[in-house]
Amino acid sequence: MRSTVLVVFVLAGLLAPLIAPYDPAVSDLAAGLLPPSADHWLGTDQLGRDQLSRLLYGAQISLTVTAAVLAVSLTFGVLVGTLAGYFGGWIDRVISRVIDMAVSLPGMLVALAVIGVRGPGVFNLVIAMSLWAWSPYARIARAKVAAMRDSPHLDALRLMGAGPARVIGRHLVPPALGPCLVYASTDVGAIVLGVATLSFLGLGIPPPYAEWGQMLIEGRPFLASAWWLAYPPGIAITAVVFASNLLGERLAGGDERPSILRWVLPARRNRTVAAKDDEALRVEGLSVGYPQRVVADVSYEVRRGEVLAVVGESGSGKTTSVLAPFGLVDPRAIVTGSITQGKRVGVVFQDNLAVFNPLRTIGSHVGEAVRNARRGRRTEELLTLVGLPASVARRYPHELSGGQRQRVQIAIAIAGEPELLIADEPTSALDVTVQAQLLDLLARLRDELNMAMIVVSHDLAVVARLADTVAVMYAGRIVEQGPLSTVINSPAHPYTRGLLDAVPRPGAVPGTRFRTMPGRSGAAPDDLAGCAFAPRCVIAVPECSANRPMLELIGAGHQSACPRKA
Ligand SMILES: Nc1ncnc2c1ncn2[C@@H]1O[C@H](COP(=O)(O)OP(=O)(O)OP(=O)(O)O)[C@@H](O)[C@H]1O
Repeated sequence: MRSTVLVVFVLAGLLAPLIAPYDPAVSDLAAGLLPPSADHWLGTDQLGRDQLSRLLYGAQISLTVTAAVLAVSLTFGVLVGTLAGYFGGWIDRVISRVIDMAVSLPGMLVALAVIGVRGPGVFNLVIAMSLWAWSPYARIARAKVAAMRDSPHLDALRLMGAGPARVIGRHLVPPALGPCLVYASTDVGAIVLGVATLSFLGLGIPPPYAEWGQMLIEGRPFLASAWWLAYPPGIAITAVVFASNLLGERLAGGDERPSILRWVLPARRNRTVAAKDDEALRVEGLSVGYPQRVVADVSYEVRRGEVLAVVGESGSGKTTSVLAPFGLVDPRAIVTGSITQGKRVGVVFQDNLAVFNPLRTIGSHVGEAVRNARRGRRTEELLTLVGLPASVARRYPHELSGGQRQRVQIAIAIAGEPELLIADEPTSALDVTVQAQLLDLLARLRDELNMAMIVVSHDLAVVARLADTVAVMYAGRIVEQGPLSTVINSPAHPYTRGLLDAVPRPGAVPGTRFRTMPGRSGAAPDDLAGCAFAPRCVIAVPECSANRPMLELIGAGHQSACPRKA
């Protein structure tokens, strides 16, 4: 709907000369102030000019000015913001102060001052509006680039000899452009309204051009006698402003990516098909690269009513493996593989205040999820389902404990009655008792809602409470996979055994020492020709470093990638 209004606006603007029934500037005093009829669908004005034609040409003017303002402010803003974010230090401090000042100045005042000095006219209008509009783009681009500046990925590029121009142009501007384009979709409305307001004040596009703001002011004296003069441009402005705001909100919520991003950002080359029966997700041969691979040839599946635990050390690729099938990874990622999935998926992240908007109550967060889901559940019902009192709805995120916030995240995630719930380290930041309560809650919801669930954790003992099957990851690959009890009781891969020995196990003799694994984690899947775990493995033989062992079936549903059998 929101896109439709904007598409109509753009088409009207582009095609005005072809579809307008009359010349918008030609007067016919004998046909003045005619009401809408078959000849003049929107009537005529006091000079006998066809209102529909004027409205269509008005769209053309608004579109041209808006496109020009967006082009100037986006280019300038992204450039300035990227430079500040990339260079940091005093350059960043100076530019940031200028951006802060520009953001805090009332835009209309800036535009009025510029037009006051330079006089009205299309060119001056574009300059005035661009001076008003550039600063948010600079701020967004600066924040995005500053966050990426010190990433290991960029360090690696610099080490490989990439100069600042290449790093900025190829690796920083495209990701900064994404959120800026989302913001631009909201800005369309603001600019159309700004141009109309300035024209309304007699400072925008001068007559006889049929600009919407100009049409409004011309129609105002006739509001009582000839409503068709002021209403159509008024409705057109309102519709474009609303549609642009709604589209911006939707894009910011991640429902859709602006189509231009599909050219700017690398394509995802995965194949997604709908799941059958109780299969919630099946992933085959998933690889993710930036472009060097961080996840290689990963396959797993999970059915409704079943919990799959993905475990492994930090950096082993767990999160990437479970979120990449849904596009929830860095947009630069190149994702390949075959994915069979259900329609509805909910995600719960590690407890982090950043997941919530600090200025909105818990009730408004859950309420938004309820509205988006359109499945008839109510906020209080969801809060009760996750074991929270309804009064929590009036509280703000910082007023809740970590465990309570995780329950709220779960309530939001299940609002859409997902077929699959992904929980990424849902209890890592919490103490042991709260951890256990949350895992019990997840287990209960899995049964009550018959969901499939994937729980990501670095701690095998934690997920043992809830999982049916386990996939153990090391250096971007699954090294062992199978039913929970088999993997825990008779681990086949030395890495799984190492993970189990590093934590207390029920039934262990008091005084048993935990064993740590020698060496460091953090290898990537293609670093070594052989087994990535070999350098740390106590039972490795030279053969292990020469050839990479494949996952092989060693029991009922039990696979291991170690021929040595730990
Ligand atoms: N945007 C990115 N650019 C480059 N490399 C990335 C990017 N995102 C993730 N990686 C790399 O991918 C690898 C796997 O990361 P991932 O977050 O999936 O691991 P993980 O096992 O979930 O770790 P953790 O438990 O710390 O979250 C890591 O080595 C990480 O550095």
